[in-house]
Order: sequence, then structure tokens, then C-alpha cells
Amino acid sequence: MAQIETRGLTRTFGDVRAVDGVDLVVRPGGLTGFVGGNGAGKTTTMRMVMGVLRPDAGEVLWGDRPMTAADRQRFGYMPEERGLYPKQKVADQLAYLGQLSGMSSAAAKSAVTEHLELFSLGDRAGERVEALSLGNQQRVQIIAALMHGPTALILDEPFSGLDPAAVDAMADILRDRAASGVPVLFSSHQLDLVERLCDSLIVLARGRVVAQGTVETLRAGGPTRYRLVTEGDLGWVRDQRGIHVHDVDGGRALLELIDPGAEQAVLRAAVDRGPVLEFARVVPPLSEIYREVTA
Ligand SMILES: Nc1ncnc2c1ncn2[C@@H]1O[C@H](COP(=O)(O)OP(=O)(O)OP(=O)(O)O)[C@@H](O)[C@H]1O
Repeated sequence: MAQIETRGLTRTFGDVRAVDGVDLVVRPGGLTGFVGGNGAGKTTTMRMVMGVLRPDAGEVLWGDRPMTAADRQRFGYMPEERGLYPKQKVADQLAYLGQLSGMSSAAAKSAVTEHLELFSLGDRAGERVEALSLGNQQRVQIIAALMHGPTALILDEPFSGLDPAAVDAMADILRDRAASGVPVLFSSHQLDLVERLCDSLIVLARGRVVAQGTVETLRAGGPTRYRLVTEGDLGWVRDQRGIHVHDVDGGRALLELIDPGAEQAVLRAAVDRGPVLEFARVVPPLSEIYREVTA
């Protein structure tokens, strides 16, 4: 399966440069999270990838060539504006959408049955969309993006409005699709979820990519911290070289490394003074890395 790539993607609305020279890569075989504050340009970028919106400059590639309408027709897209017909029955609507994506009537019907079961909506097939809760309408929307066996998935906030069980079920399905070699890009404001699910991450701020890579790579660029817990008071760590003391409270301290290796000297000094109860590397949460790169 190919990768999705954008080069110099740019789009302006009036005075607002919504997307400003975005270069990104969504690799097959993994989940890529797309994060950024309100108005950062995520939806506009996804719309340009899907060809719904024309870029002012830049290009979108599928593998090593420009992406075509035929490529996009085989993608699964969940737009920000959820476009279901409220009065139509769930299964009828999905079957119709499946046919719009190129499936035969019979294939669409059987995919609808299979996916409604997968999303625990098997008993709602004959109901009108408007009779479903918002979370269940969201599941129907997701099924519409997944049911035709897409070659790539572009999902705008697929997890919003889902309860924790539905989030887990949805995450399993997306991981499954990614593992089969499909590139998956999804936007989300739920950083804890992105941290838990994603292989890679693209962070957008004011229309620009401010960080991109695996969660581990982004973390490696962040501060290196250690937690030290001792029986005795840790007031003395403030005098140690090569570290910055973030926080110290009695026998507990959070230290940030300035000079590589300085933590070993701190540990030795601590052992010399009495029992060390804990000495551990502290990995900063994604939310902190996010705050740093978007500041
Ligand atoms: N059709 C449009 N007309 C005018 N301005 C637009 C249009 N679409 C987007 N914008 C502007 O472009 C900028 C980026 O918006 P976009 O919806 O892409 O951000 P986003 O990252 O998806 O935000 P959110 O997380 O709030 O959904 C915003 O300033 C927005 O107001």
C-alpha cells in the first residue's frame, strides 16, 4: 500500500492563511494522529487531501505520484460535517453509501450487516438515523468510511462523542485496518487517546507542522527527567551540578538533566547519604510535549 504525502500544501481564506506550507507523510501500516488547537488547520488539510477543497499551492501525493480522483474514491473519509440523512433507515443508507463508493448492491448489503454487527448496531438496522443517539450516529458514520475496504482512511475527529467502550472497539478496528497496510490519519483533541493509539503524530499550529514523527522520537526531543525518592531530606540536591531541580519536597525530588551523566553523580550522592527508595526516569506525557511544540 502507498503512503500519503503533502508538499507545501497551502490554503488561504480571505486574510486567514489556514494551511501554510504543510509537508506531511502518513505511512501505511500504522495509525497517525493529527493534533493541533482549534483553528490550527487540520480539517482544511484533510479536505485538501481528499480533494474536497482546492489548495492555493502545493500538492498531494499517493505513493510517488500525484493523487487522483480515482485514488480518492477508494479512500474512506469521515468529514467534519457528518452528512447522514436523518429520515432514512440505517442499513438502507449505509448500503446506498457503499454503492456510491463503488460496491455492488449485494456486496454493500453484506458489508452493512457485517459492520453493523462489528459496531454493536445489528439490532438498529431498520431504524431511522434520527432515532439513534449521537454516539450511535457517529458509529454509522464511521461504518460508512470503513465498509468498502478503503485503501486509506482520513478521519476527522472519529472519536468525538463516543463512550469509552466504543472508543476501544473503534481503536481496535482502526489498528486492524492499519496493520493490513492501510495508511490511517485521524484528527483528535484527546491527547491521552492519541498517545495510547498512535504510532506517529503530526502536530499542527497556526497552519504549520511544528512536530512530526513517532511518539518516541518526539519524546526524545523533550526534557530528560528523573524522580528520586529517599528516606532522608533531599534539600542537598539543589547544590548538585548538571541538573535542574524541578521540584523537591522532603524526600521526593523531580530532577531535569542538563549535562548527560549528571544523574549518576546525584544517585551516588544519594546512596552515600542513606537508603534510596526510588530512582526512575520520568517520561513526559504527550500533553507536555504538545504544549512545548505549539507554544
Ligand atoms: N470555508 C472557510 N471559510 C473561511 N475560513 C475558513 C474556512 N474553513 C476554515 N477556515 C478557517 O481556517 C482556519 C483553520 O480551520 P480548520 O477548520 O482547518 O482548523 P482545525 O484545526 O480543524 O480546527 P478545529 O480543531 O477547531 O476543528 C480557521 O481560522 C478557520 O476559521
